[in-house]
Amino acid sequence: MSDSPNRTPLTDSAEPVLRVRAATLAFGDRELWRNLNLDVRPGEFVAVLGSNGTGKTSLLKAILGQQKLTAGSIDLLGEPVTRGSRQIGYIPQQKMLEQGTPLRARDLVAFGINGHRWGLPVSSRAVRRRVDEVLESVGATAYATVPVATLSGGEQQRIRVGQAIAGSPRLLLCDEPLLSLDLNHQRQVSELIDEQRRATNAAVVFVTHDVNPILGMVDRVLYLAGGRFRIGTPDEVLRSEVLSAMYGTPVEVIRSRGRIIVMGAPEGYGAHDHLEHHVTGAQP
Ligand SMILES: Nc1ncnc2c1ncn2[C@@H]1O[C@H](COP(=O)(O)OP(=O)(O)OP(=O)(O)O)[C@@H](O)[C@H]1O
Repeated sequence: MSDSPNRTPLTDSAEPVLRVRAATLAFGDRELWRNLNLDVRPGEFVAVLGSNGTGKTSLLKAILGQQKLTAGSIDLLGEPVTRGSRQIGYIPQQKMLEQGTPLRARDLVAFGINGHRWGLPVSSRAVRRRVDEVLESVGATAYATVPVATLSGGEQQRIRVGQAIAGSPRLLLCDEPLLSLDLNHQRQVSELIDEQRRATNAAVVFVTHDVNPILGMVDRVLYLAGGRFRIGTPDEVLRSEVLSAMYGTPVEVIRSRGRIIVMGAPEGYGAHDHLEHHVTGAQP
């Protein structure tokens, strides 16, 4: 999966951008994951997969310093993570902005450079130039000064990517950035993230329910299921025997025309009974 001609060469010697060590997260007596170890190196693209409620977003929050671990540690560039690190670009789960919000694309991208100092003018020429550059790179120049709330979901998502990459972070955390986008926009938004990774050698941690739109970009997969996890290349992890062992029930992984389809994964495994079913591939 990492043999595309455009891939940044990864060397084992590169110091990890992100180092997760013996990390456990529990809420009350419910343990989401235990003893998780993960190093993510510069330029590496890691997909985080798993059913609803397995702790994918919580992992991103822990990396952002917003969620305290029950045990273990998370280091960013060799230092314990702290809230508000400028080294991290974060694309949160997509929410449409409320109509009436006056913020424009330019403002959101500028926040990505200046930090969220609401109300401060985008003053310096250097900031303005960088905002223009980022808007151009995410293809949002045409609607740079339109209130973001009036834009479509796909257009808003481009701007969120712009905001996340504007400060040239060393680590990009993406929480289901393709959710509710059509296939064309899924491709465009995932390519924007991948282009940034290649241009700056940023590491990417990308939470998704469907690995297919990013399969060609992914170096490794972290798969969470019912308190267990597996880490490896997509070929190592996305296999019938591996997922069956994790779920404790027969799960079939089918590869069809370059896509991965997971059949039989229990619904909302590790979470609540009522949660909707998601698979790591398209429904057949
Ligand atoms: N602060 C908290 N206190 C108690 N429980 C929490 C807290 N944060 C998250 N949880 C619970 O932990 C579980 C995992 O949540 P999380 O959002 O990390 O899952 P997820 O894998 O991202 O799910 P989804 O795929 O549905 O987005 C959920 O059941 C959630 O209710």
